Amino acid sequence: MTTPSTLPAKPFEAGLADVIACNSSICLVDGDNCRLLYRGYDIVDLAEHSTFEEVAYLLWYGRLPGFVEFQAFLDGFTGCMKLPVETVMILRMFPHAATPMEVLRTAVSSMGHWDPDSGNTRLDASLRKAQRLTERIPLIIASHQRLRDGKEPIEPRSNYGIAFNFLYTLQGREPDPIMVKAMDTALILHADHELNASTFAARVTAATMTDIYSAVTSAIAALKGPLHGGANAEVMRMLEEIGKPERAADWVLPRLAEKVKIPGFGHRVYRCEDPRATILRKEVNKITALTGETQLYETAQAVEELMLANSKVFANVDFYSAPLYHAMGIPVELFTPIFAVSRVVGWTAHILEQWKNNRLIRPTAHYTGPALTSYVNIGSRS
Ligand SMILES: CC(=O)SCCNC(=O)CCNC(=O)[C@H](O)C(C)(C)COP(=O)(O)OP(=O)(O)OC[C@H]1O[C@@H](n2cnc3c(N)ncnc32)[C@H](O)[C@@H]1OP(=O)(O)O
Ligand SMILES: O=C([O-])CC(=O)C(=O)O
Repeated sequence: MTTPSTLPAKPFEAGLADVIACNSSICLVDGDNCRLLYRGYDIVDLAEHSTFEEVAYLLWYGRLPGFVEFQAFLDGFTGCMKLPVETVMILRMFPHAATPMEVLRTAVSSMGHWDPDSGNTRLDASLRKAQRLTERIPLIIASHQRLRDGKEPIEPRSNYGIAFNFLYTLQGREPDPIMVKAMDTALILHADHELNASTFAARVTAATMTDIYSAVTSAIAALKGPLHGGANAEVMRMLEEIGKPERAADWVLPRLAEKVKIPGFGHRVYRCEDPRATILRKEVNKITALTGETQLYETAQAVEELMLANSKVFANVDFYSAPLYHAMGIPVELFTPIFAVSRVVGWTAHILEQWKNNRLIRPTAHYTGPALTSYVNIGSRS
């Protein structure tokens, strides 16, 4: 009989770094050249010329739409944004202490019960579910926040996109078009990122041939952690604690010396600045020029200068999304949920791709436990 000690040690990479786990035609993260492509299109071009809805089409269908088909797509997508009444009832039941990310995870999971395509696993039904998830996640976040603040949820406006309606249903007033454009840009930039932790969680879950709501719930749970999507909230807490640029060195340098990870910096794939951070920095600059509140942005710049001078790690997408959302008047607990507003498009594109050519995802572990051991009855144990 083979005992564990005789098993050959297999080489393994902690955190599966550089392990290729699937083929994918959705997104290319070019970590050496600081470039991110969705279906071959550079995010720099998409952020400047496209919209979040068009990017959703691109990721789901693999190509940009023609004018007429895009209008038809929008009619069935953001043209009918609405939360099921059951979801609003559930949102009213959460304790005040439930965080928006926890609420989102539970609400998304529960929404599967009322999906009109529930149980239908055909591709057209899965695409409709992906659209419903995408149009409803922002409404869940905004409605829950309003309920938490003692206000009633408000209906989205038809013929407006997700960026507009997220801000409108959250803040209860028509948002400034410059804010809408900045939010739309942030949503474009967060839409997909190859096999990041939450997308991998979605693909592993989907590969068991469970339903799309279960796979997206897994993804939300993975996104929540501070090493992944939760980092944008940690960045905000750090910037608030630092308070002003002159205090950045006292905060950052001792932590760097102790090898503490600074939120919003470092990346598994990029060896240079995350191209999304480059664009988001410009957006923060624009919005703070509009609001006149520049202290937090200046503090962020001071932190970044210190990191560039004293470490080899660069800002990632979470570093400038935090001051951006703050400048829009959004509470910090919604920063990670906003990531999900966008990333649900990538998650669902990956789930559909997984199902096209599915095989159960089941790697192996290198066993490091005891060798075969005889069971001893409890009375005879020393
Ligand atoms: C949307 C996203 O998920 S983007 C990432 C969001 N997460 C964060 O911003 C949290 C802070 N960052 C981190 O914790 C990490 O950089 C991660 C989790 C993103 C990547 O982790 P890994 O790829 O495992 O990198 P790892 O931890 O091996 O770090 C490599 C080196 O960079 C250093 N480093 C990495 N990130 C940081 C950081 N944020 N601050 C300071 N040093 C860092 C490490 O200390 C290590 O240095 P060493 O080689 O001298 O020991
Ligand atoms: O790719 C990653 O590991 C994390 C990331 O930047 C993302 O999910 O956007």
